[in-house]
Amino acid sequence: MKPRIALIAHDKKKDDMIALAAEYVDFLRGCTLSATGTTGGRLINELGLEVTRMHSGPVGGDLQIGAQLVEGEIDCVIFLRDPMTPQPHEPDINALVRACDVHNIPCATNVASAHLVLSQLQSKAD
Ligand SMILES: O=C(CO)COP(=O)(O)O
Repeated sequence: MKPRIALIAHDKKKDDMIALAAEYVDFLRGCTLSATGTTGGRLINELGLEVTRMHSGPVGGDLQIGAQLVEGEIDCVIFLRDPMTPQPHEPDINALVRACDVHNIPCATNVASAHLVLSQLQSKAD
């Protein structure tokens, strides 16, 4: 089965997400991708990836990804959080990260850990 990956980035981390996804774009084309609204829009427009877009994070997108995950529909979450900027939907962010821990789903919250997760998944797909 194709890896099912959720991609999410806070505003100041979106350029990092695009750069990260560009490095793995061939691998990601072979994955089933979902993303929060604005992140997903950029992945589609700038990299031509096929992405199921949820609502934007602050209006429930993180919760939608969390619900997919709870239903067993997500294998891995790449969530580039901005630790320096308060977010109005902090409870939703915590709920998603908690759901990853509850369901033992890998959750990379910075670029370095995202590289480890994506390179590992990519090597399994080769
Ligand atoms: O806020 C987010 C994650 O908490 C991301 O949402 P967007 O991708 O819609 O900006």
